[in-house]
Amino acid sequence: MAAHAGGLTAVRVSSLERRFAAQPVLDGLDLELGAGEFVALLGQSGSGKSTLLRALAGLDHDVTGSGEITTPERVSVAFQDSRLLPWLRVLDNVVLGLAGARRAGAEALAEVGLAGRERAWPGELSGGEQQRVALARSLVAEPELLLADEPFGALDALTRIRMHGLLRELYQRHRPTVLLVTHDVDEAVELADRVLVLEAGRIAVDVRIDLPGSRSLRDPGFHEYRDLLRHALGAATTGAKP
Ligand SMILES: Nc1ncnc2c1ncn2[C@@H]1O[C@H](COP(=O)(O)OP(=O)(O)OP(=O)(O)O)[C@@H](O)[C@H]1O
Repeated sequence: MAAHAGGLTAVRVSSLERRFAAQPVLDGLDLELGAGEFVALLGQSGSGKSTLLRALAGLDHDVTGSGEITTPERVSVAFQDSRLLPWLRVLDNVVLGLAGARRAGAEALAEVGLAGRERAWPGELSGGEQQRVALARSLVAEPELLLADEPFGALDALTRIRMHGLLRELYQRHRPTVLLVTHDVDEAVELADRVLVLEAGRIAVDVRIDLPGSRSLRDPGFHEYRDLLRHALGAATTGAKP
């Protein structure tokens, strides 16, 4: 596995194992994420991406392995569905469980472009707006590690593009370590500085994306990474070597 680009390590996982009904889903997985890295995780459906994320979030107590899972203290998780509580107003959703954070909550809402919507009910917001509230909620705790499980998967193409810009902007401002699970190779290449492919229970591919900050599909380098990763994913389906 390629080493991360120097600096401090935010996440360290060694020999992680997770079985469901005796079937290994994570099978001796090793992983290191550098502090402040933006990393995307690709893999076939059912390859164990969400399982890995849940383990890192401390939501799965049945993972085993010879090593440890080390993560920073402040970890936030964002899911595909925004998981807002419909009976709480937007600002109350953002600061849920965080005493004395109303001002920070309002600032986080302003950061995601929702100033003035603090008192709205989640049901009054569009899907993209709900997902922005969820992002504000993830950020208000000032996470050192942001785990995102296909946060844009349910959004239309245009909203998704806008959310990419927003996430990248928020990342540059706050610099958490990010692990973004996605099915979308283009999303991975556009957003991440490093892309991993999960296959057969381990990180099978680990690629550093050496492209400028503002990335475009028109850039030939973009296509090279896209082809490489698509090939790696295709090989994971057929069992062929990339
Ligand atoms: N609680 C569970 N009980 C039984 N099997 C499970 C459970 N959670 C996950 N699995 C199995 O583990 C495998 C990996 O699931 P996981 O959700 O991690 O995959 P994924 O890569 O995130 O998939 P997708 O891209 O489709 O969301 C699947 O075969 C799934 O059926």
